Amino acid sequence: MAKSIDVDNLNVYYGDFLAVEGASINIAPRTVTAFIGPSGCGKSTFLRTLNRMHEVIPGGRVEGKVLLDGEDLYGPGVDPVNVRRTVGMVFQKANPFPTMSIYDNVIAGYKIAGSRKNKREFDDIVERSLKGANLWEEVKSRLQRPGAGLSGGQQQRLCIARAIAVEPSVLLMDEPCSALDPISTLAIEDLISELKVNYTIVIVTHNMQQAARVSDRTAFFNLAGVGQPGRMIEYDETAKIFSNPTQKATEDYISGRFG
Ligand SMILES: Nc1ncnc2c1ncn2[C@@H]1O[C@H](COP(=O)(O)OP(=O)(O)OP(=O)(O)O)[C@@H](O)[C@H]1O
Repeated sequence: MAKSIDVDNLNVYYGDFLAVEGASINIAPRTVTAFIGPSGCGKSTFLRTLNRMHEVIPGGRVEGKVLLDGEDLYGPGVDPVNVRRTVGMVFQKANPFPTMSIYDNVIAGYKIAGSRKNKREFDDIVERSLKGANLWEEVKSRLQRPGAGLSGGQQQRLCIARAIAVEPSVLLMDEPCSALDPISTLAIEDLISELKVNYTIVIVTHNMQQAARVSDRTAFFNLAGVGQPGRMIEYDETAKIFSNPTQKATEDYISGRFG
């Protein structure tokens, strides 16, 4: 199910503004990759190009290719809605549909697509997805209660359940723990380690310990100055990035000298 991601020399724009320049990366299936770097260097922007969410923003466009298992996401005839189904996303702030029940939140992707699955099939998807997100035991007796009534950490796991319900190949996570307490953060980190058995995961994080804990490989992004495009400076095994980076800018950043 998990797929590889290969990006070659991607430029990412907001209108005339070049936000990320010349980014290239090869991500193997069933791995966790962390994007780190100072604010405004384009981590979230680049992440959103991996499922064509970037072009939803007015003026958002890319130059270059993003290959998923060798197939160009930006190729002619590729449906962006299908891309976003294959490459799911979890955001910084948990965003369950507030008026929907826990149950309906999990199957929202199917309902929106007008799926004709029967109740039994939906029940199975809900149970499997909530178990996959380590939330089932906490909510199985109140599936018809509103998703918005859960704690922040539970809401974020509900969003992960919603994302995996449609069986994506890749999960993109944009600072998924930044609004969570340390216990909920650890629960999400454990979950990420479990999910990587089935998915390719890319996570943006400002928390270096988190990057070191959860990721196999880390990409460091940087910015030459205000108004300049962000660049991917270094991409390597996480252990190497945090112990013996090649670039001085990476070392300065991870040792807290700037950023
Ligand atoms: N919707 C937008 N329209 C125009 N410019 C944008 C938009 N979103 C981001 N940018 C610009 O693109 C650049 C990269 O922003 P981005 O949010 O990707 O950085 P980041 O590394 O994720 O930052 P942070 O760590 O603070 O979240 C910044 O200069 C930012 O101002």
